Amino acid sequence: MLSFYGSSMSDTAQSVVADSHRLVVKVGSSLVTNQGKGIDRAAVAHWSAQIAQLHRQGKQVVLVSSGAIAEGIVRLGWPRRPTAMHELQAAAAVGQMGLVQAYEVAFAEHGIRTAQILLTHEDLADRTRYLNARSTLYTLLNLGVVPIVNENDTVITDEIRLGDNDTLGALVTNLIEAESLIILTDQAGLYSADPRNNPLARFISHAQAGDPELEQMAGGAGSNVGTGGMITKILAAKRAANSGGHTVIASGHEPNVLVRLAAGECIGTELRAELPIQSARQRWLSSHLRVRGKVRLDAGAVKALTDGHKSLLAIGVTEVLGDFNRGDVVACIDADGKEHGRGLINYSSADTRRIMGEPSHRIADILGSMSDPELIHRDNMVVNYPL
Ligand SMILES: Nc1ncnc2c1ncn2[C@@H]1O[C@H](COP(=O)(O)OP(=O)(O)O)[C@@H](O)[C@H]1O
Ligand SMILES: N[C@@H](CCC(=O)OP(=O)(O)O)C(=O)O
Repeated sequence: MLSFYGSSMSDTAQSVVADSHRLVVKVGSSLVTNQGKGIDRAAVAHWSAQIAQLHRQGKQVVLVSSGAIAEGIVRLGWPRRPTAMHELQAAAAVGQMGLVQAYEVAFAEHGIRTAQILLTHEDLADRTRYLNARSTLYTLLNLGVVPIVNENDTVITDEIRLGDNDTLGALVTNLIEAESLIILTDQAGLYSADPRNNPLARFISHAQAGDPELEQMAGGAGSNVGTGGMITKILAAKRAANSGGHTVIASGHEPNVLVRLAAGECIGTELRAELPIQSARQRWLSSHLRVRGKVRLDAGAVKALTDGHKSLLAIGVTEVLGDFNRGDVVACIDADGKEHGRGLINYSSADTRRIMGEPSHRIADILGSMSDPELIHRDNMVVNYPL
């Protein structure tokens, strides 16, 4: 249920951020670099002062900051954003120096140390690296440090990049089980259409994260500085809700926005988490934005997975797509190619091709031995999660 600005709900409700102890704050490229002109040091100082105030209230904050590429372009004196990946990566490497330096200086004013964390999709997809990233972040937070997170743009390729930091902010929210994700951008929040080209767009003050109506509202990115636009913020809210995280989308130009939100004031668009919360293992599986292969299921197997909460058996598989090994994450698709879930598969693609369509008791005869009766065990699978 959407609530437009000025409704009674926005007048009486208290911001979800008030009850949050652990927060992820994400700031977008346009905001950090003053629409691509170079790091906005006054804005960085303002956010740092607010985060310092939250620290004094006993809250823990992780800052996900974009802006490396935009700042690198300025530092390198390039007239426009390049399109070649290697040039974007070079710009990110140069600009990231400026970003972390600006945050370090700004937080030092308040006696707070910062730490640089550069993550890739692979770091979150690999179970050991995922757990390591989580334990490092917890350690830093307990030490009173503000981790400054960005995607490790210099080592990623097009196929594996997260691409926008809204998604990264949500994944970090899941990783550390933050209660709130605050996405600061150059708009006051979410409108019913892109306010830059639709003057009739209405402001949305409250909605439920994951409400499909929201996805219709997002236009493209507002400038050539930011990448995601609103759709990535809406999907990030849906993803953050997987671990119970509420999302607020608000303007980074709003005076004292973080402190006021933490004091309970409703500012921007609040997207509340009301989805069932996933287990830690399911969240890790959902954070795999890429899969190694796919298995196509017949209608009965799709129903068993989605309605029956059952494991996937070889008998329900009609086709195997791609090459994968035992233990890889594969997607489960239906006859039309729609994905219904994904999980850790117990057999390689070659073995799966040999046993598909067969009952489990035949596996040992066909392969010579049977490691597991299920192709994907229920505990290693996540079904109907946000894509
Ligand atoms: N429904 C919408 N409501 C608000 N902004 C929208 C909407 N659809 C598209 N946008 C655009 O999304 C832009 C913010 O996304 P983006 O430029 O990626 O910023 P950031 O760098 O902060 O992530 C806004 O400037 C706006 O033009
Ligand atoms: N990792 C990239 C950020 C990607 C990006 O542009 O994100 P955003 O501005 O948040 O839409 C950078 O630091 O330039």
